[in-house]
Amino acid sequence: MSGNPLDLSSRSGTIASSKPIPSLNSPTTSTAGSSSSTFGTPKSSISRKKPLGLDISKSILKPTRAAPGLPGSSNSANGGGLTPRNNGDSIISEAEKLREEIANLQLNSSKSTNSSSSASASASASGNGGGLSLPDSPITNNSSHYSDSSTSNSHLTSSSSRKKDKSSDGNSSTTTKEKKKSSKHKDKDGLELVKDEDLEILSDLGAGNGGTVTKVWNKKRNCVMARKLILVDAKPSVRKQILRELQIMNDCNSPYIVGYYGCFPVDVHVGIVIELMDAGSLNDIYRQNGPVHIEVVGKIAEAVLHGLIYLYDVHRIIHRDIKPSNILANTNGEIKICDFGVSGELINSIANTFVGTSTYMSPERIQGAPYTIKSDVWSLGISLIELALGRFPFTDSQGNEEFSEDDDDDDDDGVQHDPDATLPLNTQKPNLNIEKDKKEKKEKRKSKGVSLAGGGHTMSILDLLQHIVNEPAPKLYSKKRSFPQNSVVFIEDCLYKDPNQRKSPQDLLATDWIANSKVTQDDLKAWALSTIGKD
Ligand SMILES: Nc1ncnc2c1ncn2[C@@H]1O[C@H](COP(=O)(O)OP(=O)(O)OP(=O)(O)O)[C@@H](O)[C@H]1O
Repeated sequence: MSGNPLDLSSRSGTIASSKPIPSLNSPTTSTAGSSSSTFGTPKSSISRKKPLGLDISKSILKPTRAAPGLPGSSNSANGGGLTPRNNGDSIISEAEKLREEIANLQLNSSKSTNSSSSASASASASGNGGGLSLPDSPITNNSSHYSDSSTSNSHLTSSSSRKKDKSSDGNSSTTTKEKKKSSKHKDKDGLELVKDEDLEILSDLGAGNGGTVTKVWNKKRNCVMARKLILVDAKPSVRKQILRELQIMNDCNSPYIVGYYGCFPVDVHVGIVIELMDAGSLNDIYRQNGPVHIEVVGKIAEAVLHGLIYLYDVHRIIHRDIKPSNILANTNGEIKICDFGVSGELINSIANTFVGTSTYMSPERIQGAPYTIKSDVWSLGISLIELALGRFPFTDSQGNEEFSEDDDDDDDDGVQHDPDATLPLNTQKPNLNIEKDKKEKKEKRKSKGVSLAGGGHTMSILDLLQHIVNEPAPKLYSKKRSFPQNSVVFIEDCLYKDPNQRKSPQDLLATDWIANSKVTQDDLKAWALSTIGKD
């Protein structure tokens, strides 16, 4: 993501005149500690509302549409060779280059692929995939890539076929070379790399602002995986960045990062094959099951912090898009992050800045200050509150009751009861007037502006950004629930508005809440299973 995301002058904005960040020295919120040893999620306690984000998503290109200037844009998932047109030659050649380079990148991958549940277990923090050519290196210097790419990727361009012909003239030295190549194109377990044609589509997993995710069956390996299709813009600068980011994904190997198994061009999209996280994203989990148990939230924090530290220490990258939909869980009890860096360029960068992402942005990022890993810490803090409360934490700046958490509590058990205290709760009849009141309240909210979050809060994007910059940071607080003091302090440490005061990931890992957690892997497994109804 580049530039000051709040340079709104050409769009709508007055934010550039935001006040400077006030320094925040708020005292620790005092709440009574309480935790239980079971983490099964209560069923159906909050409303199923549309994912977070702002309705400007409507203006964003979806992957079913052709990218401007990209040729051969049939909407079929797998087909579509390149069909050059007479106009826009330079863009066409960029698109062609992108296809070839992605195919090249895929063929050079050496990442091991396991089944979704075991992939992460075998991962070690050391394993950078070797043998990758730099994305910017000239393809013609390595013609060997073309021979296999053209046979293994039916959708490759005609130019790659031409190059293939050049490199496989059928003499004996070529045969020896081919043998060498074919072993190079296997992963370290001797398994062939994942190709598009190995995959059979099973079901949809979800869609984000820049792409769709599908559950796929890998016919060769007999295991399930996830395939993400992202529409790409083939401008030269973006193309380079995309390839750089794909390469970083390829190089990542950490139990806290969703495994990456390959990429290939698919029509006008980039197809990325990743580890299937069978419990889904934390966004889906809390929206379907209600607030996440605070001690599980602590383990989520720990996993994300490890992931951030890995990305920074090993790859020198900052995630930039930490939010519940980018944190995934599996029924092995593992929590992993995805969409690092890639979100910056693979998806339309301006649109992405203002959809979803913006709501997790740190005050300094909103103001255009340099982005550091501490900005990810802020986004983590906001995400953790959201998981623990079961709703996005920002409310009306005045703490107006209409926006307060208790509004959401209406939905907590899904049924409104007659307030006749003489009757036991389970015999009380639903009060239809309350239902009517609720409906009216929602209508009233709708008329106030853009809905930002699951709680039905309404704030325009500019209001929200102003709020983040100018108002005190949210806290882990609920009128209905109490949270352990060490979790409240942890969140405060993530949400100092001054990044210098905010704790680093390493310091946060050493805090009491994380370091002394009693939650085991088995607890996390049980929790993850309960979220998909398998407890
Ligand atoms: N590896 C995966 N395993 C299982 N489900 C996944 C996986 N990756 C993504 N999903 C599902 O697909 C949905 C869409 O993911 P995607 O990364 O495209 O967008 P997002 O993160 O939800 O939103 P945004 O575009 O704002 O980042 C996720 O919310 C999640 O439910």
